[in-house]
Amino acid sequence: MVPGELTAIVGINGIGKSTLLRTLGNAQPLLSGQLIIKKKPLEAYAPLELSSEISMVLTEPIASKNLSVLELVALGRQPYTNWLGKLTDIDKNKISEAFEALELSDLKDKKCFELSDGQLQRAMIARALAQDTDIILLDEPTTHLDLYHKVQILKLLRTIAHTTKKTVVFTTHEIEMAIQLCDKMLLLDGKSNHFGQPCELITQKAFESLFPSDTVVFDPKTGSFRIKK
Ligand SMILES: Nc1ncnc2c1ncn2[C@@H]1O[C@H](COP(=O)(O)OP(=O)(O)OP(=O)(O)O)[C@@H](O)[C@H]1O
Repeated sequence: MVPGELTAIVGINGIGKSTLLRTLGNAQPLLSGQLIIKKKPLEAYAPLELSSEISMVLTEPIASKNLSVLELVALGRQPYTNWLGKLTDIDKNKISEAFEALELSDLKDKKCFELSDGQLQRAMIARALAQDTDIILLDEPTTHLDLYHKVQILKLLRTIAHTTKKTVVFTTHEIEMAIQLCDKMLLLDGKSNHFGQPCELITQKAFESLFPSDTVVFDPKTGSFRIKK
């Protein structure tokens, strides 16, 4: 996973996608092995240092939906503000850049409980963007969204990765969309765990082993799955 790329982690339910993502972001302890972030072991980072390197958008509901969208996005600047939480001009610039990138300006003063699922997801991503970390991790950012809004979120993530040169990694069940929109994919199957560009993975027949072949089969020509009847 490198700067400027959008990477999807996919695999069947329970294979460990969220566990891997949350471990990468230090939201849960390592089960085994070692994690190196920017040539430095994860455990060598102080919490504040890590929060200026990695931002996360998790599936847990936010603590207070009573916050306005502006207040939620401003929380992204917490690692940088002093103990009074006063926002500097740099903080304000980062917040307004995030609002622009996620097309949220019209919703600035709305309360989070007033937002649709898609709007709230965009606000959560804006908070992560305002945090201005080199790495952004998102756990199932398109869950509960309709097809149009799933595509909208994934396209936004792709634009963020490409234009800001951040490393953007997310877990998803939207494999066909990820094939079309991601630069790289990690296919967790508990054995080979293929990683690479979607077209390379198609050539390697990596998608064929993601699901039991008596139920769904992968069509490499269309990059989609077909139900076996
Ligand atoms: N490397 C691992 N070693 C041992 N247990 C693991 C490992 N990775 C995940 N698990 C365990 O497997 C279970 C499912 O993991 P997780 O929720 O990460 O899967 P998932 O792929 O995100 O599933 P879903 O698609 O249903 O959300 C959890 O109880 C987790 O603790």
